[in-house]
Amino acid sequence: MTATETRSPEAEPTATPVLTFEDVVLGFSGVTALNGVSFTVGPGELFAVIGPNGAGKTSIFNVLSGVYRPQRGTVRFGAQNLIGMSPHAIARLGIARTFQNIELFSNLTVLDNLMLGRHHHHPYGVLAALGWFGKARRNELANRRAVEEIVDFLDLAQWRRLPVGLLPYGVQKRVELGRALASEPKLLLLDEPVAGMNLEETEDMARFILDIRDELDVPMVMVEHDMGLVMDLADRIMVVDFGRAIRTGRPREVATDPDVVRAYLGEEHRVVDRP
Ligand SMILES: Nc1ncnc2c1ncn2[C@@H]1O[C@H](COP(=O)(O)OP(=O)(O)OP(=O)(O)O)[C@@H](O)[C@H]1O
Repeated sequence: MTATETRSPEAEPTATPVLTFEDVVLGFSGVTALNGVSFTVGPGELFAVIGPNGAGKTSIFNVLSGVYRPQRGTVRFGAQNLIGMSPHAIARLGIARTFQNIELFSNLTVLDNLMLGRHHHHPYGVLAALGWFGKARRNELANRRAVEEIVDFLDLAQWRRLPVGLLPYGVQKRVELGRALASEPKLLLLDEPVAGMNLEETEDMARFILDIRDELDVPMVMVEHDMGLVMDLADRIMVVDFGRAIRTGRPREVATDPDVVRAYLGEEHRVVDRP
């Protein structure tokens, strides 16, 4: 089987994809990080990427967000080809990302960190603001309202005026998710959203991820090592191994696939009957 095939094409979404990642090859002087990887993400879909360490998951995110430029392949977001675009330009198209390691300003409050996530919605610079005070002020108020909605949505009210650095780890991860949401993304990339979390924090995060999909209807690509979470949340899963997509399908199809069990999950994870 080649990397571009899946064995259950019926599992592909039928609606026009939001994102099409096609035959992407990415190498670094002798190391092939991605070797012809293809997948699509449909509207409102939660698409998970799993695989062992070094399989190529972060490389997929770095290609999607413009950090790496692949040697071959296409990446289309709607009608736009993302290859060759800067990370900033891609963010402006509406692709937002959370990081494995929290990337927030720890001395700033929750509200201020969320406001920074709105910076694409500040069309007025300092000089323009002097001349266009009315418009700039209305814009500022609209941004504050949007941020307060995110505070409510993610249950952050009790921490809103505290510096992020003082908050428990799980809450900081939630603020980071909020910062990404503040940009009103059309596609959200979640890089290990529950890494390092305890069970309660993981359950909270799982609920918020589902709310984002079901209430905000934002499609997501999620890289995550927590297999239980992936099996519970994802609409479809792609398994990567040594830079190749070895299987793409619905959670149960993937979990019971002999190649996946052999290559990645191991006998002890064979399935996955959760109440
Ligand atoms: N900037 C780089 N320079 C050289 N090699 C790289 C670079 N980025 C990734 N690689 C290599 O590409 C391969 C895929 O790495 P990648 O980080 O995408 O894997 P991963 O699946 O995200 O792993 P992990 O689960 O450990 O985060 C690895 O062999 C890695 O060493």
